[in-house]
Amino acid sequence: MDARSGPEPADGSYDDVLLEVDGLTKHFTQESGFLGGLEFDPGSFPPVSIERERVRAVDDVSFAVRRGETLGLVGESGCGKSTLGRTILRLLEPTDGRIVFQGEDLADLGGEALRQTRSDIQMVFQDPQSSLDPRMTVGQIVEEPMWAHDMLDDAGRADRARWLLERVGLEASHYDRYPHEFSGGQRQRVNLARALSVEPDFVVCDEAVSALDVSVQAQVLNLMADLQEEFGLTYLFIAHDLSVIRYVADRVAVMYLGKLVELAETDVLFENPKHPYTEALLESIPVPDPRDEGARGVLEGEVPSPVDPPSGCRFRTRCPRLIAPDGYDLTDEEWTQTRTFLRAVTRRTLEPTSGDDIRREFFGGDLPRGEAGDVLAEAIDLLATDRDRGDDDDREARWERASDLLEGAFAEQSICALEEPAYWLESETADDDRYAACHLNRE
Ligand SMILES: Nc1ncnc2c1ncn2[C@@H]1O[C@H](COP(=O)(O)OP(=O)(O)OP(=O)(O)O)[C@@H](O)[C@H]1O
Repeated sequence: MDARSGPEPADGSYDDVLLEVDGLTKHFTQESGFLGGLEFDPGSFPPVSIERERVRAVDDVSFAVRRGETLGLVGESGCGKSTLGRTILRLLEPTDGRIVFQGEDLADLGGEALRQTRSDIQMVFQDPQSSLDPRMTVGQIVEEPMWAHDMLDDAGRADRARWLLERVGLEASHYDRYPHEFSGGQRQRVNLARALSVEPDFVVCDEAVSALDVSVQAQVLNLMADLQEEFGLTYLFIAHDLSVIRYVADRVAVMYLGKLVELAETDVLFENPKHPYTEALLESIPVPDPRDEGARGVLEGEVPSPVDPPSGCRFRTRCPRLIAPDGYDLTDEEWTQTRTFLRAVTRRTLEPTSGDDIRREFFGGDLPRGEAGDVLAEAIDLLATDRDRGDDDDREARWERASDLLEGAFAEQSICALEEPAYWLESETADDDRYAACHLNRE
């Protein structure tokens, strides 16, 4: 095992790498909220300026995609998956980092070379309804990228479009029809034909089957696998649905709040996740029983704002396995209790009750001894309903104080808050390395 600044191939190179992203970063600047974003600035006229905030959608992400593989990219909504995909396609300009495709840094390419590379990388989007222009015939839609890349003559483009329609399971005669005449699954087939028209090597599929019924999803996924073989394609397959990812991906990259948190072969990742976020995602896979309540919901709370992400490990504020800070003499059981209490206070899931009840509920009656116990006693004192505090008893302020006290004494002192994790691990299978950005993997 070995810790480095970010995920790179263990031996520094993969012979079969098609695409490599290295330290890729995409930040958006946007005006902060209404009024809250106005700042008094005596040096300007009018003396008010608009504060701009930085959305850290993708932050220092590195990985390689191997020729011919399907790399799945998962994570909850808002974790930066689409932004990453769009930045790789250069639909968005990277803030920092490199994108190396077939050995060439895209930033160094200009003119014809960039145009050529643009046709080598194509994207298939989620919603076949809105990504197909209703005024264009299917033939025009499939031919459009060929036009843009000056490929073939009129007759050649028409022939190729008809041929591609058959390859994706439609008919050549559909060439003159309009998108509204097709079902969702058929429209996604048109989208695939369109992406393939310019002979790409690499296709970024962004939630390509999410809008389709499950039975249709399977058909389109099988078609994509057939096309991959036939055309020698490499896929980056973005999806929030882990069952889809398990079905299609050779390896899986997991993103959380702009960071890559785990990367491993699909079976290895599903059977033995090395990041608590991956674990939580796997445990939240909805059980396919219609009477079931759906997701089991082990992921507490929401993804924090990418404007001001947590320090260290970005998942630490939701992590059920936050590591005990150094400096306290706590047993494993005491730390588990302390962490559960910390969560209940910061999440406000604790029911207001007496100090004794809180002690009983979270600590079996006895607080840990020493400094940790003192902090816990002070926090419980702030929260307990049986304490007489006189007239200026402000419940809200006391919650805040208790929460800040616990965060400052425990969460902020954990290695999870103090250091950004990045670990390469030996895979149990084959010769493949795996990456996990969690300090539980330190030696
Ligand atoms: N143009 C933009 N300006 C400002 N913020 C943006 C912009 N585009 C995306 N974001 C923000 O960047 C973060 C990542 O968004 P992104 O769409 O990449 O996530 P995602 O994982 O693909 O989620 P989803 O599955 O919902 O699309 C989000 O917080 C989003 O609000």
